[in-house]
Amino acid sequence: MFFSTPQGWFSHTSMDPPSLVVDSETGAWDCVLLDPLSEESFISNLALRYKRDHIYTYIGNVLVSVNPYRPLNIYSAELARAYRTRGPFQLPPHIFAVAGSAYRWLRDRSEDQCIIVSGESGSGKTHAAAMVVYFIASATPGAGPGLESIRTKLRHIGPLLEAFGNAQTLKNDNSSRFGKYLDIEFDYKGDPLGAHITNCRLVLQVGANSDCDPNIFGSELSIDYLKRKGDGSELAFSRVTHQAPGERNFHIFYQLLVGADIQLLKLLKLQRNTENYSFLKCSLHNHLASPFTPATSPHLEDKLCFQRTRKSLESVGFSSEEILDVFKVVSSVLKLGNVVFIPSNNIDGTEGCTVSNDYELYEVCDLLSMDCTILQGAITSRSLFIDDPHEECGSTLIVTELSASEATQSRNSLCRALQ
Ligand SMILES: Nc1ncnc2c1ncn2[C@@H]1O[C@H](COP(=O)(O)OP(=O)(O)OP(=O)(O)O)[C@@H](O)[C@H]1O
Repeated sequence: MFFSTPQGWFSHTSMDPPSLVVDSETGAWDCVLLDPLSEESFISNLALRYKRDHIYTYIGNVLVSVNPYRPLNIYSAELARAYRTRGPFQLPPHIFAVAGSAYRWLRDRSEDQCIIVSGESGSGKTHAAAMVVYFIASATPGAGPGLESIRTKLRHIGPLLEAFGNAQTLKNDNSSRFGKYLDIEFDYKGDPLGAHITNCRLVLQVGANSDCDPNIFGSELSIDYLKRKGDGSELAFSRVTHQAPGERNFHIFYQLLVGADIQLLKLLKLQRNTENYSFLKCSLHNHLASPFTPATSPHLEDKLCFQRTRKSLESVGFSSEEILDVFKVVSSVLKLGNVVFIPSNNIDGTEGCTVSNDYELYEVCDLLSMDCTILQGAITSRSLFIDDPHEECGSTLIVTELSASEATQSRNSLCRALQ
């Protein structure tokens, strides 16, 4: 995985690095110093360092990171503060050095900074981005209740986006299924004012910059990015209704079923058993590579994550009513997935369908506070306005009944749009 900032690094200063961190270093910190610099020497330097748990190595002003797939004791607020004040080559290569370098350019020269994280699925991009946010939340100097509240929100956006946008795939048990663009704004003193996350569907804004246009990055860009995220697994959009064998739907569905208390489940008209929902083919959370999650049973893990998601929703500013509304939408998607269509014949000989378990539909309408005939009509028929040449103004509405398989597709599209 590679990181880079546009400007390169700060020069050395006379301050000595903390001996504790540097003494155990091995290999070349910066691969450009290798002689000869070849693919072979580059890889063996990474391997040499990796064996000693030095997962970060520079190559010029790019940071290379190798995923250790286990927790390393190399991230702390104290270390983040050390990297904030030192130049990148004074301390061993680290993601905090990239964040620190970008931060100093931003604060000292008032120039916008961008950190690009790239790598294949499971290489640690989400983790790296989380560490950059952790750096900003831990190492920026200002104090005060307003700033603390923004820092708290920053710490919670990761878990929240993971719950709604990540899923277990064959490569990564916490794979991000949406491209994200995280924009953090700072004041002239270098303290965070707020953050702005844009992805395909979810625009989440925290902090004081609520007058920013939430769509500045445009959904088309993200959609295009998503379409190109070809790693063999299902596209994010279709995952809600179909998952590849061995993969899961988005975490929030399992978290809600397993983690909600009886009262909430009742309110959401849900049953705890994940097997009851046709959109949740694979319910087990197999531990492929999750160093930060303790070895718990899959159910316990989803349960713990649900508490974390709920807390994150509260922390970023959702009211209890809004949180309930979010869960109602999640529940509606699950329940819509269970709606079954039976083929029927229309009077004109065309194929139509009826809903066999309309109680599910009634409950969905109850959750979404909508009229059931409207929902039923929307998923079992197609309405088209066509211009009527004989009418002076306006057009004629043509309603066509959908077949059972068309209605299923229509239901799935609705679920994808809701999620
Ligand atoms: N530096 C690290 N230290 C410890 N574990 C890590 C580190 N980087 C990544 N991991 C772990 O490896 C797994 C995969 O990482 P992550 O989800 O960040 O990959 P990704 O590149 O974002 O994948 P995707 O593109 O599928 O979303 C996660 O369980 C994560 O916790």
